[in-house]
Amino acid sequence: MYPVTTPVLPDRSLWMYDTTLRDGAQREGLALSIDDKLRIAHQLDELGVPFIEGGWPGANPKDVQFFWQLKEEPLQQAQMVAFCSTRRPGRPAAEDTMLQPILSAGTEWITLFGKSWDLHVIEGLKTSLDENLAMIGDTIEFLRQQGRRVIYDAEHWFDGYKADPTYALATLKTALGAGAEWLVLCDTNGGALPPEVADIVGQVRTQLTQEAGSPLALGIHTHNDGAMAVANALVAVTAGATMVQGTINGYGERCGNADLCALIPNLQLKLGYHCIPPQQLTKLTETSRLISEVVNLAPNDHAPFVGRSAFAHKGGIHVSAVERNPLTYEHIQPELIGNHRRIVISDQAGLSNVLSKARSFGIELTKQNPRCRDLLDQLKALERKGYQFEAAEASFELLMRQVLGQRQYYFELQGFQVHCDRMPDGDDWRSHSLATVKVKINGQTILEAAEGNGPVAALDQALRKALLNFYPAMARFYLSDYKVRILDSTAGTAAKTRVLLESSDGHQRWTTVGVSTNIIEASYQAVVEGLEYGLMLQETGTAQTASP
Ligand SMILES: CC(=O)SCCNC(=O)CCNC(=O)[C@H](O)C(C)(C)COP(=O)(O)OP(=O)(O)OC[C@H]1O[C@@H](n2cnc3c(N)ncnc32)[C@H](O)[C@@H]1OP(=O)(O)O
Ligand SMILES: CC(=O)C(=O)O
Repeated sequence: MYPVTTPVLPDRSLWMYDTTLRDGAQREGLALSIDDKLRIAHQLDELGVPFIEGGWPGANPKDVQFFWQLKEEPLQQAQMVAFCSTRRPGRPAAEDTMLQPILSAGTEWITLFGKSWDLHVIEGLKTSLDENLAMIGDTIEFLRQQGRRVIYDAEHWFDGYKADPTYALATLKTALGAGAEWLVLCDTNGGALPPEVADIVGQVRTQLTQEAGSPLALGIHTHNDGAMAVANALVAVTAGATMVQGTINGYGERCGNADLCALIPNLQLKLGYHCIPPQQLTKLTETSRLISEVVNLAPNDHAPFVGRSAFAHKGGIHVSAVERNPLTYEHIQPELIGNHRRIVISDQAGLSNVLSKARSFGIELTKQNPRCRDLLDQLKALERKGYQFEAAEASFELLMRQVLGQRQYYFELQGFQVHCDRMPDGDDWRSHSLATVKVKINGQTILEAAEGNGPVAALDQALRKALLNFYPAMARFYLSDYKVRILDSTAGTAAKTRVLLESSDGHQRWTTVGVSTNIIEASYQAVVEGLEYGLMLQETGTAQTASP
């Protein structure tokens, strides 16, 4: 059904170059330990990225040690690359203390960045334009003499070329003449636009190829300050670049780098380039999520291709069409990159969403069944009151079973009381809660009480105590997350509260919702449905709504 498959055309091979461990680590809020770096390097290696930039040995002790430790656990296929700058002005490369640790890192490939923009040479480096050319040439020659292969990153290439094309080209010619094997054009400030990137890459290719008399190995490295990093990298490729530098999830200095999780599928699935082995492409989503976990940043649910919502359909019109042919609202088949389709339930839903969800709960329904329309009407009425079922699918499954007459009630609550105290405790205050519940189970009435450091914890404990003898499996249930949202904050203390509660049995998680002007009542609804759903899970094995 999807027109795009995975064409593998060897003559359209690109060299993907990941700099998550170097430029990615320059993102504010991201800090990597050596173990984190090793884990990420091995994941990228498994993904099939041929070049991985590991860091700048010498800039900090961690990067020195990372390269040492990597020797103990080498990569399977990728080349690990060390990164550094050209020598400092006015001293020979062999005497530059920054270059020794680069050699000690022991990589075959070294990426060297140098200045292309006269403004940077004069104001940043505070040296002459000629000395900058000498710094580029000498450093590359020195590294070549040490038997290393060099990728030359032309920092601020596009700004430099626009300011003084002759000088900018002279820096590239110097790098090429000194033995650099790749010339990577960098949009360091991230402000370039696709038409100019395409134009300039094309000009460089034509001019330097004529000069060199042989095809050029050009690369592209883009930043996202103008939200153009991926687009700029794509047009550079169509203009002749064959190395593409970027990072997983677009991590990087300021607004980030070109996101490989978007670039790779665009290049491979849409434009027919070969970036990584096609079978590895299915690891892309897993790689994105694993790396966001390692770096301890919440994954971007709305990230193109790999985000949780990238193939989530909420509008009823969309779901109806996608169920007939996914091509109607999906630009690629999600499984190609290891993601999957999701159907979201909310007041934007139509019967198609309900039928799809029912199927995922193991319930076969048709649009002709009048209870479907009842269910949809109830869903919309409850959402109007503030319930949010897209984030509480366990509650939706219970509602569906209730409307269909299939809901099992494991207990009947006959009432609860919660008592909260705030008492002096030395120089401080101590809060304390006590809950009592009365429930009817199998004809027996049970009264139980429990204490907690808050009213919801006390209520939850009291309910569990009452139910445990009848349902021992409950001992494994616990609350794994509790979120409260005030729905109409302008109503002050009379505002409605929505509680979303995540429960777990240690293997699976499920989410329930409660809404009330009383936060304890809202929490109670979510707690009861959480327990009830957990009991249903124990009986039926698994339910689709619960996620591992
Ligand atoms: C575009 C990029 O992302 S490039 C990578 C940027 N990444 C980083 O900066 C992270 C790692 N950096 C560091 O740990 C430190 O900045 C170091 C170790 C490199 C240098 O630290 P310091 O010696 O204390 O210098 P400081 O950071 O203050 O200034 C940078 C120096 O590098 C010089 N420099 C900048 N670019 C280049 C270059 N391409 N070639 C040579 N020298 C350069 C600057 O002129 C400045 O020199 P100065 O100290 O003589 O004034
Ligand atoms: C080299 C690099 O990171 C840049 O120019 O952005």
